[in-house]
Amino acid sequence: MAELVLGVVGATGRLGSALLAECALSGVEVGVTASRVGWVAASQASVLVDASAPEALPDTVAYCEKTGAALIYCVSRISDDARDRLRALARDVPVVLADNLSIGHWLQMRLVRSVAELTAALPQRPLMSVHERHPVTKADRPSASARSLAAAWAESVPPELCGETSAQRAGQPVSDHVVTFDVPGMSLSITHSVTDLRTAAAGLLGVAGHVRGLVAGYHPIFTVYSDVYGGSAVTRDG
Ligand SMILES: NC(=O)C1=CN([C@@H]2O[C@H](COP(=O)(O)OP(=O)(O)OC[C@H]3O[C@@H](n4cnc5c(N)ncnc54)[C@H](O)[C@@H]3O)[C@@H](O)[C@H]2O)C=CC1
Ligand SMILES: O=C(O)C1=N[C@H](C(=O)O)C[C@H](O)C1
Repeated sequence: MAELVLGVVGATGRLGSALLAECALSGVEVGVTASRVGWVAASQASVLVDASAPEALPDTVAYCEKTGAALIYCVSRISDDARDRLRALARDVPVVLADNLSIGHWLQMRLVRSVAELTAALPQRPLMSVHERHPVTKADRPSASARSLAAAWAESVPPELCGETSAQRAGQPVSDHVVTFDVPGMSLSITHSVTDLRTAAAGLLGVAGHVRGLVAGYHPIFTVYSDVYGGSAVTRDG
């Protein structure tokens, strides 16, 4: 297979620039960059990462359709229309939906599913709530990660055990996600904090080669990390 060549839409943003820095460190070629001011293509990308904004989606989809590049879609606000477009694109190329690229999020998702499994036979199962915090600059709420955590719990418990999801806009970069399991007299919390988006960029580069070799289809980043790093993958299509 030819060398991995990455394309980054949103290259001047927080996540995009962390990705470019990580590519430079690890010697990954970046063939395409795009931002609000336009697209620059030096060579053809085999994997396009969209870390921009919902408005960029038509250009992103057009690029992948034209070149056959796999897509890693990181934008956290996905409308129903955008989801339909991504699903249509997934008929032709691999589309990875990356709600949160940090490996810590993958671990937290797995822990939520483990708690669901471990508490299945308890006389009283816990109620799980989710709290997310991002700086005031984050446009949407609740975060994509918070929605995934709540959905992972909702897969295997009745609705009355699915508590609230709360969102706070304050504090330092980058994010905190706390899941709390409550039964009367006891609570258990699992916190995932990200302080530097380099961790997200490194997570993506760790699996970009694998993504390039995936079959066309819709692949949640959770499944991609499970494929690469092991353990049983519970598939959910985000
Ligand atoms: N999956 C993950 O782990 C992460 C996801 N995100 C998500 O990624 C997205 C970007 O986040 P940030 O880097 O914080 O944003 P940012 O505001 O720092 O950067 C946005 C980038 O997108 C570009 N852009 C905006 N509209 C565009 C268009 N129509 N065409 C091409 N480029 C366009 C801007 O020029 C800029 O380069 C957000 O949806 C955020 O929630 C952010 C961090 C981690
Ligand atoms: O906008 C961000 O910053 C982030 N967004 C993602 C989300 O919505 O979950 C991932 C991470 O929380 C950073």
